[in-house]
Amino acid sequence: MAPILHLEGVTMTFGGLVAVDRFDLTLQPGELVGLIGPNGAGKTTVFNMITGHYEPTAGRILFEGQEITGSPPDRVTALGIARTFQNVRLFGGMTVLENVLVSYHVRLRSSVWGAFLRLPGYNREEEAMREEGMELLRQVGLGGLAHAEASSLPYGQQRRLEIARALATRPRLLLLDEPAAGMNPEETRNLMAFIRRIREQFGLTILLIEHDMKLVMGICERIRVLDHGQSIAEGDPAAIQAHPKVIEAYLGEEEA
Ligand SMILES: Nc1ncnc2c1ncn2[C@@H]1O[C@H](COP(=O)(O)OP(=O)(O)OP(=O)(O)O)[C@@H](O)[C@H]1O
Repeated sequence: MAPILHLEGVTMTFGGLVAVDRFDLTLQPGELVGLIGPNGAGKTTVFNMITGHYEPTAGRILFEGQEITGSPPDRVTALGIARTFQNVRLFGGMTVLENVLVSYHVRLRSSVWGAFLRLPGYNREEEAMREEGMELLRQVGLGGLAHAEASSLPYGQQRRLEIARALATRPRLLLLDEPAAGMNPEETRNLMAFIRRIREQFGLTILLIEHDMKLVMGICERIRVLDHGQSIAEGDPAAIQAHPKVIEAYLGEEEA
């Protein structure tokens, strides 16, 4: 099968610091892969390069065979890659549905003038988007909360809404940056089931960064480990847990 994502020798330097060093990674369609490593290892930088937030210093990134190295974030989103961020980034004062609709507006064809003049075409598209947004919310279990203010949602639901917003752009590849951060054990368990479910439901390939080892080991089929910008190990959960370099990297972090 042709890979959905292919990173080749991807490097990012900030001044004298090599944050990510000649990183290679290939994802097959439908895979659920974890990217782990101690603080500052370079994980989020890898995401930022894939999504076009950072332009790699060297190397190539291909999505579905097409080179996207250095493409701006909106183009990367339009091609089919969506992400969530480490910290919750919702419009707290807006409703749950409105938060999702913001993502749809990226796709809306009618011009800003159409919206301003309230042309019939704009209203039809707006209505279709609202219906699609409601359907998406139902699919992710937030249908009953569509008109609640986003900031009033419990934390676990807010994170779920962020994922829903990413899904609204109809991605084929979803990048999740620490989706379980700040969650209690029950929320984390729900999240694990949720991630598995949306992968099936939406036909996604998922790459996730996570410090919660229970989550990573529980749902990822394959795990890649970064340390100081270097790729130090890859394997299934059992192999990674027993890998001497991985144990050393995490012990080093505890001592620091
Ligand atoms: N925009 C930037 N400018 C300068 N240095 C940066 C920038 N972004 C990241 N870095 C540095 O690159 C290194 C890797 O950071 P990155 O955030 O990718 O690590 P991480 O593995 O995601 O860490 P964490 O688990 O703590 O989120 C760090 O030393 C960080 O300080």
